[in-house]
Amino acid sequence: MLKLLRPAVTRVLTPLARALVSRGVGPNAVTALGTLGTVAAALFFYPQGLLFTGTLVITFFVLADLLDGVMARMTGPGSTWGAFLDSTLDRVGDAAIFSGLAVWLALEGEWVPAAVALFCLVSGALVSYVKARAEGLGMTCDVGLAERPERLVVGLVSAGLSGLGVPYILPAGLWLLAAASAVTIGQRLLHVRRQAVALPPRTLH
Ligand SMILES: CCCCCCCC/C=C\CCCCCCCC(=O)OC[C@H](COP(=O)(O)OP(=O)(O)OC[C@H]1O[C@@H](n2ccc(N)nc2=O)[C@H](O)[C@@H]1O)OC(=O)CCCCCCC/C=C\CCCCCCCC
Ligand SMILES: O=P([O-])([O-])O[C@@H]1[C@@H](O)[C@H](O)[C@@H](O)[C@H](O)[C@@H]1O
Ligand SMILES: [Mg+2]
Ligand SMILES: [Mg+2]
Repeated sequence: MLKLLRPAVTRVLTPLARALVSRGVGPNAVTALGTLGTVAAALFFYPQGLLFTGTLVITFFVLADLLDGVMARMTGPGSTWGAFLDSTLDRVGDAAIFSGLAVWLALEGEWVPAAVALFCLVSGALVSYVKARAEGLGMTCDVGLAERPERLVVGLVSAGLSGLGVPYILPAGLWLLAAASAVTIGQRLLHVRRQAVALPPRTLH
């Protein structure tokens, strides 16, 4: 759903992307720096309970994931290594965000929300894995309620609001995300199954 915003976000980020490219900065550097910043911020601020500051800093760095694609499209057709690096490092950033939240919740003795945060981490990774495996087998899997932008928006907004003192918002956001991720896994499995049953049998090696 949020991917509908991609053209608008691309327009906003284009001047920044052009400035970076003209200074010799490549998309892979932005991908790596965005992940480094996300991981450092999530593991530094969240476990201390600095949820609002952490969310602002993470949001800044996570937007690099949009910027790297704009830069790649600007500089050519995009590279296979860049596409691989982008998807792989996204998993690292997501893991840091949800484990940072889980550590904070566990330190507060909020064991159930901490477990839900870990479920969000694992189910989010599984959502992406199903798509990557389907694409590796020559199918498509561009469907689902909670794709990465939705997962990040729900996770970051609920963490940010919790940091501002809104009660119950973080557990509520995590439960919502856990349910939406589970539904998305189901939607993707069905989508892949429909394509897979129509394909000829695979030769096994
Ligand atoms: C000056 C900065 C201004 C910034 C303005 C922007 C404001 C936008 C704010 C929020 C937007 C939220 C909506 C986001 C819509 C996203 C649409 C979308 O589909 O995004 C997908 C992205 C990136 O996905 P991906 O990495 O797959 O795509 P790319 O475009 O990068 O392209 C990949 C291809 O490019 C090639 N390539 C890439 C890299 C590379 N090195 N080499 C390459 O060759 C290759 O071919 C690739 O295949 O989405 C994301 O996942 C990022 C989502 C960002 C979500 C932001 C969440 C923030 C939300 C809330 C925070 C609230 C904080 C405050 C809380 C307090 C509460 C009051
Ligand atoms: O599968 P999903 O996690 O919702 O979303 C995916 C991203 O997380 C991944 O990093 C990107 O490279 C894929 O193209 C896809 O958009
Ligand atoms: Mg990207
Ligand atoms: Mg990405």
